[in-house]
Amino acid sequence: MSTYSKELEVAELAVQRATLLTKKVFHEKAKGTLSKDDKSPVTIGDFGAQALIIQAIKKNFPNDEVVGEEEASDLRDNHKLRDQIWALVEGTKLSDSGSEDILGGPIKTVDEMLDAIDAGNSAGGNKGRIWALDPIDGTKGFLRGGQYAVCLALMVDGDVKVGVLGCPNLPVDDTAPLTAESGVDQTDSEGKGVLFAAIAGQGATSRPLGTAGLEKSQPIKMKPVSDITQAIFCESVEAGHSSHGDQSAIAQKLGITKASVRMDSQAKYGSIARGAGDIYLRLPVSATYQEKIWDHAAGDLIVREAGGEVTDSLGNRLNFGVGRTLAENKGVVAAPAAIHSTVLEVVKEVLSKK
Ligand SMILES: Nc1ncnc2c1ncn2[C@@H]1O[C@H](COP(=O)(O)O)[C@@H](O)[C@H]1OP(=O)(O)O
Ligand SMILES: [Mg+2]
Ligand SMILES: [Mg+2]
Ligand SMILES: [Mg+2]
Repeated sequence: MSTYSKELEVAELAVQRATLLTKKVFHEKAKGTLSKDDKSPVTIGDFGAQALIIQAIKKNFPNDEVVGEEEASDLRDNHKLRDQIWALVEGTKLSDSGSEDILGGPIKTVDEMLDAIDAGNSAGGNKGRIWALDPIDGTKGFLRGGQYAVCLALMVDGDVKVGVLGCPNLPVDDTAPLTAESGVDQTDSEGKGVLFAAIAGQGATSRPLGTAGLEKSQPIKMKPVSDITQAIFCESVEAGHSSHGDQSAIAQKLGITKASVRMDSQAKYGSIARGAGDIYLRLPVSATYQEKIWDHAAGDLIVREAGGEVTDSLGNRLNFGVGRTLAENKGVVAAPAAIHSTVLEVVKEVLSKK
């Protein structure tokens, strides 16, 4: 077996299983939404997906740590919500029993489920094996009927070695270009659902999300951009998550005339990695917000392995080894390696004028 192939297999299957759970919630009217201390939403889908994925990691790699976005304290005294999540977790299995066996068996009790959620409490850092998990990235998109992603990455001594993104509402077809509609009013209908993956040094791939381990992965590559003015650039839907104004000024200076494609979640990283889009810009709106490692770890590796470069707005690589946040970085600039320096120059120019 090549390096990290076992980790990739477990990560892909765990993400695929978790998306079965999130898809059920996506189609429910009532998603069991709570507002967290920072006012951001969390649903029964986020909690359930975190439980299923951490269970699979701990069964296969008991000594590994996990930096997971969610924690179970709100559920320990809200039994109604806890039981709704348990019903989902208990009822979610991959249809292929061999794949289910690889994940190491079901969660047996409610307490085991709560403990699995809370096992995502690692402080992170640059020593040893630590997984970064976002059980639903783009929860606002998930609630709005946009894009969302189930995101998992393994870091070893602070370096991302394995990354997986499950995107239920993106097209399976790698060649389908992004359009203005790609990020809005989306669902997981026929032809949708893609799993992106990468191992450091071994390239990036995609495969249909619905088929567990049964379908072979295809290599993906970023699209060569010969004329930057024709590039498709992506950004967040939420104006509070990145500066639409700065991003539009940068696009304008690059001569890009097409409107940005706005979509939630790390679906943006997956989309540019397979050449459906070209550039992802995420410039800070707030001087104090620190990006979370689970919002970028998998996407950073997948884009770099597909021939891209990912830096912050100063040109530094994202540093995943300093804790639960990207405390040393500001903003994200992701583009094909051949044009990244051109994009970065304009980013610096626009930001320096502020
Ligand atoms: N002020 C902020 N700046 C940048 N990102 C943010 C901010 N607040 C929340 N986020 C995070 O951005 C991610 C979504 O990004 P996008 O807009 O590209 O879909 C979410 O994980 C969200 O965190 P949270 O999960 O706490 O809502
Ligand atoms: Mg997120
Ligand atoms: Mg999340
Ligand atoms: Mg969240």
